[in-house]
Amino acid sequence: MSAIEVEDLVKKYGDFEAVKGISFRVKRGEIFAFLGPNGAGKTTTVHVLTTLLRPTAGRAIVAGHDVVKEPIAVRRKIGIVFQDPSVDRELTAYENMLIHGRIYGLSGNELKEKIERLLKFVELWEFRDRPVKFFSGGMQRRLEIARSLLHEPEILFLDEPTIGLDPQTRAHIWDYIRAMKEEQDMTIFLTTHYMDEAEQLADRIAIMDHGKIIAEGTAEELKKLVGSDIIYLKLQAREELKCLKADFIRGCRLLPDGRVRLDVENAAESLPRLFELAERNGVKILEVTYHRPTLNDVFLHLTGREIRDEGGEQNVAKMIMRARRR
Ligand SMILES: Nc1ncnc2c1ncn2[C@@H]1O[C@H](COP(=O)(O)OP(=O)(O)OP(=O)(O)O)[C@@H](O)[C@H]1O
Repeated sequence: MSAIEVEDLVKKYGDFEAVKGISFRVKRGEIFAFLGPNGAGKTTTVHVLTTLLRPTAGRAIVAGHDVVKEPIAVRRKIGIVFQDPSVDRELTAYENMLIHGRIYGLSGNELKEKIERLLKFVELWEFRDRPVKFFSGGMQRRLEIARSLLHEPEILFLDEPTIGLDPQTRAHIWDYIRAMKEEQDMTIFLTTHYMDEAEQLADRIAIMDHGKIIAEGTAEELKKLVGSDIIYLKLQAREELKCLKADFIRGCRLLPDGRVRLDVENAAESLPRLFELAERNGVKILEVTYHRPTLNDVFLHLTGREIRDEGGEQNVAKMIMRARRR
């Protein structure tokens, strides 16, 4: 059985359809990412899957339970880390954990041991008695992750887990996410508009745009949609020999700067063949660079737009609002 099964899910806000009939499945034990620009409908989907919003139409089964018919059963089996901080800033890290554990019916030594293990896991144990208002953004996010794990959820939902964090802290959070999957065999559903995050973490990625899933697969499968890798060569050869011809070369263009651009299915596999071909043709390769398609190229290929073009200002506005709330 899948950890999450979604069929024709629709969510409207008034007349506006934020999620337009999406279907997908998340396997047990995998990290599944929703990648898309701001406003694509990622958070709305997470809120439906975590029972915070009722779907307008369609069906969602999370950890074996229907989100509309059995919301309490769903909530028992999931953990959530929201985009906006939800820890109590006046309390210490330990107190936040204690209260959350009690809400889930934990107590005594069992609760104490879990708090210690989880605060150590996110490297906050030594800061346990410090009020959260003195924590950095990254420390707060780590505390939220530790807190979401207290009741040992089967599925963890992370909505933009590293938004607004510096690169080093982001890498740290990625390590925790990988460790949760590997050590605790947890299913993780995350949303992100960072392509590197989806690529680094996710076993499978659904690209979302304007309320629809426009492509789904592993990062490699998605990149294949673009069709080719690109190799740039600087050659020493007569002009007419520069466009090398072979069955693995899908296209060749001479660039204004004198370089040659080749389109190939797989650059890493093509390079040795290219060197042989050049030698046979008396062409000397002076320089090689190659570019594998990125997930941004995939988004561009599918939509004609770049993910990073969109919502930059919205992101800044969101971060300012968040900073004010702190
Ligand atoms: N409560 C609401 N009422 C009306 N429209 C909403 C509401 N919440 C979200 N929307 C709209 O629904 C669309 C999808 O929003 P959603 O927050 O799900 O997108 P997202 O992909 O998660 O982006 P972000 O990362 O910025 O949250 C957007 O156009 C947004 O403006």
